[in-house]
Amino acid sequence: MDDTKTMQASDHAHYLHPFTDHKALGERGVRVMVRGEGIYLWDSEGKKILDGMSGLWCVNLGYGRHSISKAVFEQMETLPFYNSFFNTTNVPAVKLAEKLARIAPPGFEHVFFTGSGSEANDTNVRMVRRYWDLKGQPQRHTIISRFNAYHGSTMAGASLGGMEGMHAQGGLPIPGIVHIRQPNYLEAGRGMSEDEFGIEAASWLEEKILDVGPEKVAAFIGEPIQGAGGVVIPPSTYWPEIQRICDKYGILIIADEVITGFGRTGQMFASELFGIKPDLITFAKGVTSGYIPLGGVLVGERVAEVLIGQGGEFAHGFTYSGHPVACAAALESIRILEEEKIVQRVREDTGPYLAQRFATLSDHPLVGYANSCGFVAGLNLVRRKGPTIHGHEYFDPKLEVGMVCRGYMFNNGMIMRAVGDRMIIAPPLIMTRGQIDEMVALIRRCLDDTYADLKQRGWM
Ligand SMILES: Cc1ncc(COP(=O)(O)O)c(CNc2cccc(C(=O)O)c2)c1O
Repeated sequence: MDDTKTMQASDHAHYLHPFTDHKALGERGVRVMVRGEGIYLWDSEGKKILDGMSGLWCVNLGYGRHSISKAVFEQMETLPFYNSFFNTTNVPAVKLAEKLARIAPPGFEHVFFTGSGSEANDTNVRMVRRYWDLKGQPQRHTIISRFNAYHGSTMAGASLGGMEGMHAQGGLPIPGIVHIRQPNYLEAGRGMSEDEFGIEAASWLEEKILDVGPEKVAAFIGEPIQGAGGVVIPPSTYWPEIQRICDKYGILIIADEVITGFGRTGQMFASELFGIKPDLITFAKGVTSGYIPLGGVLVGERVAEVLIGQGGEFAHGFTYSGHPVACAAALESIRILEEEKIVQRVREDTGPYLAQRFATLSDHPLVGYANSCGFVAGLNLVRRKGPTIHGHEYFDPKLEVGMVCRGYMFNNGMIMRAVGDRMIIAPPLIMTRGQIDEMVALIRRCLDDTYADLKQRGWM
């Protein structure tokens, strides 16, 4: 393998990275990841790094799962590709569709496969509009989402998302997609209990429905927990109230479980945890533990029976829909999840343990708020702590303190994601209690280094 400098130069010369300022990356020099084993990564300099983000929320089973590689290799050798158009299917696709129907929440017997989460959400837009056409209500066209949501980077996925920086590039959102405020208690719950805020935040949906006109609304889409938006865990009262409002107006619910699906919250799907009865469930990432790109939509019976019963041809799909090798990887990933009882372990043992250990970081002078759900957690860096979580003093966002902290993470051999000044983790679900202790100690050390640095700069 070329040395790091050679790789960095070649990378800069040829490779445009996603969500990256290419020039700035060239000045910094890219980090070359070369190997993974369990919860650890190694870069081209031989540095060992604890992967607190499971790659990108997806390597739920950790690295080095040779049985997945073996399943992929064997499928590659047998049938590396065939399409699912023109009345054809393939064995792994059939087997995976059957498996997903079995492990999905009740009422989901059908799946539509895609190559990514973005494509799955594009599928949702076309599917819900097709559903309402077939129901004789074609004017039900509008989909309601949330600001600061993330639903992908295709035209529809980025439009469903609520990231204003993405909308500013490319004239988004596309017509028929509108947004309401997110259920972020820290940001908007001052003066209310969490339960009261959950009801208040859900009421913003009913306001928007009445503003648009109930007869024009097709669906509401939401992540049970907003991930890329900074791990926004809604109050427990939020989703049941969302469900009540959608039921009241007959609006379809899309639960985007690209991050929360396949065990991350201690349930196979977080919809079960939050009391959501969705009509469609988006999945990707953890379905193959990130080893091979695969996404899709679990289609609930309310939509399936119309799409199948009345629909004729649903004119939508992708070359790699039902890709045999990706489906083989998913089948083995789900088999491991079940055989090692990983979801149950997250629910009953390591998830509660992570919550308890992560919460101890709240005593750090830099940490104003730390919360978690299963194996996803976040903490807010504050300049000065107030008497309550709504009384903290924050840093000027222009200082990018989160990125300062993230820099110390890498130096100390740990990966956390910085969303503004909120530091988040979504580690592999296979972590042991001992590894959770190791990770929390590493995070504490990074907070100490960041604190000393900010003091030295005079920012605290
Ligand atoms: C909830 C959700 N829905 C859809 C997507 C899109 O999936 P694809 O990327 O496979 O098209 C995602 C993806 N989530 C995602 C993707 C890229 C970066 C980050 C980040 O946290 O920086 C998060 C996601 O988190």
